[in-house]
Amino acid sequence: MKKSPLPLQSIRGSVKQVCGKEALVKLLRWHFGHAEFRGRQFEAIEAILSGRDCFCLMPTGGGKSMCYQIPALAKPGIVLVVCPLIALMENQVMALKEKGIAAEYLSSNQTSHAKNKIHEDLDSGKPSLRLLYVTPELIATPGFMSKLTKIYARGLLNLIAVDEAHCISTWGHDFRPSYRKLSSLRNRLPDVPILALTATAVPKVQQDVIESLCLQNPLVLKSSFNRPNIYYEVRYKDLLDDAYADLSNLLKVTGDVCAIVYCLERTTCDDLSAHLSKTGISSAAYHAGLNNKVRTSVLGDWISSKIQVVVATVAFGMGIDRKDVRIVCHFNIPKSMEAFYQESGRAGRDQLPSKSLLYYGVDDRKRMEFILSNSEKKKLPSLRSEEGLSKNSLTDFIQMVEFCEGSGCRRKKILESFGEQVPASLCRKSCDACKHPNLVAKHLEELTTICAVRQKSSFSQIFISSSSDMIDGEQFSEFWNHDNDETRDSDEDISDYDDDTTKAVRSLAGSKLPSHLGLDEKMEFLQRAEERYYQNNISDRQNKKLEKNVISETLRESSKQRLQNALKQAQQRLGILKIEVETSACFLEKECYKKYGKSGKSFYYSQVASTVRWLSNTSLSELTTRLGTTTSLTSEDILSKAEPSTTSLPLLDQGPTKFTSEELNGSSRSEISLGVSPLQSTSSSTDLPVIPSFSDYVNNRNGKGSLTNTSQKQLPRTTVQKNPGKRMKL
Ligand SMILES: Nc1ncnc2c1ncn2[C@@H]1O[C@H](COP(=O)(O)OP(=O)(O)OP(=O)(O)O)[C@@H](O)[C@H]1O
Ligand SMILES: [Mg+2]
Repeated sequence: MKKSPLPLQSIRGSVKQVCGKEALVKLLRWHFGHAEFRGRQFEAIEAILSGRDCFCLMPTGGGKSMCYQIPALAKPGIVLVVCPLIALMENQVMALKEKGIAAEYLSSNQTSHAKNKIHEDLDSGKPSLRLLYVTPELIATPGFMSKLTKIYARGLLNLIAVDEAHCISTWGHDFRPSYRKLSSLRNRLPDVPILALTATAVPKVQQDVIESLCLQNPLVLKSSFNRPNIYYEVRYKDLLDDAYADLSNLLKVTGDVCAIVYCLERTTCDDLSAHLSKTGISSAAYHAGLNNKVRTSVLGDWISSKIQVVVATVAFGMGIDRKDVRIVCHFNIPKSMEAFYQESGRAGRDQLPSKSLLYYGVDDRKRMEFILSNSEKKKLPSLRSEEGLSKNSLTDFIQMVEFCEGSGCRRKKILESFGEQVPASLCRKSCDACKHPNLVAKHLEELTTICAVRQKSSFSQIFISSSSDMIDGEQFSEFWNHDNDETRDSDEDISDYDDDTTKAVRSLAGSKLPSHLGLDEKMEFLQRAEERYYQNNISDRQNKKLEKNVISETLRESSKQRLQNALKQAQQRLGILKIEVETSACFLEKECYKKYGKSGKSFYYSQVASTVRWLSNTSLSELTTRLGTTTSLTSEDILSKAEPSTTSLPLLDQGPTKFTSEELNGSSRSEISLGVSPLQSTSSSTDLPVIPSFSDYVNNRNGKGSLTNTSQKQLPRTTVQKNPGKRMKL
């Protein structure tokens, strides 16, 4: 709806600033049609209008944009908005223009005519623009900075809003080096209030953002990350006959709803979109492999409801604002919880019930691990020198895997990953794990069985899925962090550039798989391709083959981190006051490494996973006994918290402890050896614990199974032969 500029002018007058809640609410109602400010919007707006810096952490869809759009209307002059994505700028500018608000953006994909018009307006003594959206790359250019300085000198720069501000932090999930250059804004343009906005920032990132932008005495506004109107669900690809069909059925059943489907690779976007279209669902692909014109038209068609579903890579990302997205589906596992939260947060921005659905596949997980470990290796030297200061993407990914592979409340896991402690009751059965715990447990058990079967077969030896499309490195380019964007001249921000890792992935296959090949032929082809890759790239093939299986320091670090998290949760669950989390995690990790280090990565990985599961279910006495001297539990802790059977400090320094399986889950009496104290861990003849298998764990939690050493059990061969992968429809 087009609005006449008159009411704005009459409210604003010619030079005056609008202040007072009533007048600001009038602006909100007139221009945006919202009755009241939501959450902490008004506090932010008030602070900004008084000239104060502000850090605003609101959930996805919380209404952060309003915090700078209202000030832009309340005061003469210009609000500069820094945005990481062109699609996001286009989207917002289009929406503002429709409301009759003078907004523009500057980017490389505009015509020179359009750019000149904007520059003319900026150069005029009385610019008509209220909001100017730019990329951080543009701000870094001397030409634009001198223009800004001039506008500032004329007293016309009211506010600098840094949207998606977590991109400034190396700890953030979408770090962009060009964002770091924004730190010069405070020096170059003192006195202009800065507003930092984000939906995804753990405490470390929050602090980093505040410091990097040199915010002075900012008003810090934080809201809960919880999105109560989103139902979270995970479906397991390995248990489905056909994930494409499953998704199209779901979309059909839910009616003509608006949806986004995120995929890792461009060709999956194209394929899946074609499949959905074939089944009568209006859909289109969106990724950086398409030209600007196509992308803009897809975005436009989707926003205006001409198409129902966009099947996209993460190029269709932050800040995309269509209120009535009812389903956000991740067809491949995202790289981190933050990315997942951002993307799934596109759902239900109108606060109405919506769904986040993630299709989890073991092959997808392996592929992502491969990609992330390579991206770790190729981190820019400038970042590497900060090692320990920058975040580890594998550690982040493990959280995401636990979200999928764990049986606990999904919502709680999301919130805890952002440092928010909440009871599971908060979920109100609005995730599959809370609503259908038995079903989820059953699926996880089946998944474990399938994984065990696969591990024994050669399928698990290569990370490649049978998809012919995943080999092309370009497929992944939207996925990478923008670590290299400093090297680019353009302010183009749809990431579409290659790097060493994608090259390696591409050369892994040598060429695309012919589509006519059957599964066996594809596997053979891929195996040959893998060999070729190693032959071509590695001089000492023997050594390097071993290297593939080597457990890197990075992996060990991530495992420690994972165990630390699990220990913290156990600590909370058991109500223990003191536990040396770090030392204990190191101890447990060492156990896993000692036992499985020589057998290779996947054994080691599964041992870590088992230990994590054990921690989430273990009793206080088991925990203290196993950790021995690594815990610093006081005897009071033990006496006050332990079960009746554990009335004294358990077996510290008494050599390898023997636990019966009954102690682990209260059933069979077959004796298994458990835990050593770290003092004994140097002994080479250490008996290490047998950790319950996934199915034991699940049964144990449900109180129905007994712990037999199923991790050692052979699965019936017939299952393997008949159906190595997909077993059932969910
Ligand atoms: N006070 C309000 N009352 C009702 N709706 C509002 C209000 N403020 C904003 N909205 C609407 O909420 C939706 C989300 O707003 P916005 O795009 O600003 O969210 P955001 O916090 O920036 O989310 P993201 O982190 O995903 O970018 C928009 O459709 C917007 O119109
Ligand atoms: Mg936003």
